[in-house]
Amino acid sequence: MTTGARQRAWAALADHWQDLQATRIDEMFTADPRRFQGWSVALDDMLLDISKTKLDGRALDLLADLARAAGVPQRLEAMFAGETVNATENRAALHPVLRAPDQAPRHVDGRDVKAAVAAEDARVRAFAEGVRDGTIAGRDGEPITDVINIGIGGSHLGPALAVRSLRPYRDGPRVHFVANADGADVSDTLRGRDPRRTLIIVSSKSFTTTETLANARTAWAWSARALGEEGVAGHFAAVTAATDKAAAFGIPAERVFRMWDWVGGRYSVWGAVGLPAMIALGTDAFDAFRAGAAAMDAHVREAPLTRNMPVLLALVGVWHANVCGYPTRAVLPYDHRLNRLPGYLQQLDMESNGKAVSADGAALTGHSGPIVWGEVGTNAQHAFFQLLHQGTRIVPCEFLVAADGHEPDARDHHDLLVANCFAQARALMRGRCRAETETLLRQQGMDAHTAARLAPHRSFAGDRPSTMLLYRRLDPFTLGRIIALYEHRVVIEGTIWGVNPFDQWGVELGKELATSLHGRVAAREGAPDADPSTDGLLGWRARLADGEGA
Ligand SMILES: O=P(O)(O)OC[C@H]1O[C@](O)(CO)[C@@H](O)[C@@H]1O
Repeated sequence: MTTGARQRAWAALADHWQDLQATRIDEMFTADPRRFQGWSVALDDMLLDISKTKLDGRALDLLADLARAAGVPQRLEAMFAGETVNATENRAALHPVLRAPDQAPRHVDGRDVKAAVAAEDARVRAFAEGVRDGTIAGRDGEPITDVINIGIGGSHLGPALAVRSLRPYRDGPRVHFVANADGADVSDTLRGRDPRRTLIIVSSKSFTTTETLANARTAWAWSARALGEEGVAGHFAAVTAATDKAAAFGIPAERVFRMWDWVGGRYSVWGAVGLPAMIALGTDAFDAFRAGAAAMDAHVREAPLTRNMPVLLALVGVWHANVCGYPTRAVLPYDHRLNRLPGYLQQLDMESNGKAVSADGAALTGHSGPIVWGEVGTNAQHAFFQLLHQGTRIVPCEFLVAADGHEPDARDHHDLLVANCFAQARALMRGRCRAETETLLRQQGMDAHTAARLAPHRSFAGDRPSTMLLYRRLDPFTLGRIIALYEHRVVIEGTIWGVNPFDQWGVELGKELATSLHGRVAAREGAPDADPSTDGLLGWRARLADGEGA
């Protein structure tokens, strides 16, 4: 379809929204008692329910037209085929190859990378297993009890999410994560650890990221104080695409594991970046994690657009962001061990689709990625749900919940958790009108005047959309499916918005300016050549840091 066809699809969606807006979601259930069945899609023991959104058949058809017009199926196939889908960096985006179950050839620029990937994976596995079984030990032969991953962004969030989410499956060393430039992060993590039993993994695709290198140098010095300079290298490993830089840092070649140029940082947990998770969980669990993602890969390629989980989640996202005009979306895992998921998705989603120009450089005429935020339930209920239920802005909510937990003695807890999750989605949709509230308050014994006065405060407009992802249990396979579901959702949305979801040029300017200011900050100098605010702040900072009054 042409640009004209896309514009017509957007216009038809906008018109349709005008017609649909006044219809309440709960009325759509009254009109169609089988709405739940029609508007939910299952993949084995995982169910995505989008029935509590305002999508109807026409809206879905138009959105599917839009996806086709944007070339979503072709774009996904191009990605899976190893084509250069990341044009601004002249790269493929072939993260699915890291979890592909078969030995089928996978090509990047005409080269079959499958064998190289398998060989590197074998190195990573051998290292992880060696650390776990003690054959790879500390300099004095002490087993490794603690692993510290030093990395940031995609070199941190994925393995941290996996290790945290799969806590019941951890049977290896403890794993810690250091990311922040703030020395508090590395100091707090190193304090109390035994350098003789600690392995430090420096994870950085570029091996130039300033935070990671600063933390790595601090950890190196900490290690050297206990082990001597000659003992440190045996306690370090690296994960990087810049193997020469890791070697120059001092990490022995046999402990440097390769990231691929054609896998973006935020899509990279499936390969060597997952090393800390592999050490914590073991290779079987890590294989199950990858198999879950591979199952989602097969589903996204095979299922028809309107029965396809990542496509549906993407279409709901586009509907809410562009057609309904909701600027944010909340991710609400009712699964305590998914408490890092909102942060993980912030990078995956906002670094991918927070763009103002299309893949070919033209200014976008509509909005691209929404603001993604969230927190685990039920904690979130006691923090920001007030706004979700009664605020002036509508925030589409994405709930996630397991049918069952891992705690045999906590069945009641899990029932309570599920009840809260389903109830919140229901309350958002249903609301409680003023008349109903007043009646209720009167029934509770309140006088008529007070009931009328309080009813506006205590009623709920409702008609607020949400989706629900329900899965049997948060095991490695399911976590893999969840992450791949969101990866594909982000790529599909990016394709519909016309942006390149694989680059991240928007982080560069801040990095450059930080580098140029660093010297001034350290020297307690001002920057009269910068803007007056920055110059003024540098002056204040210098005086305060030196203990002077302002
Ligand atoms: O793995 P690296 O090269 O250290 O980069 C870390 C992160 O920094 C970014 O480049 C953004 O600043 C992310 O895309 C990336 O995941």
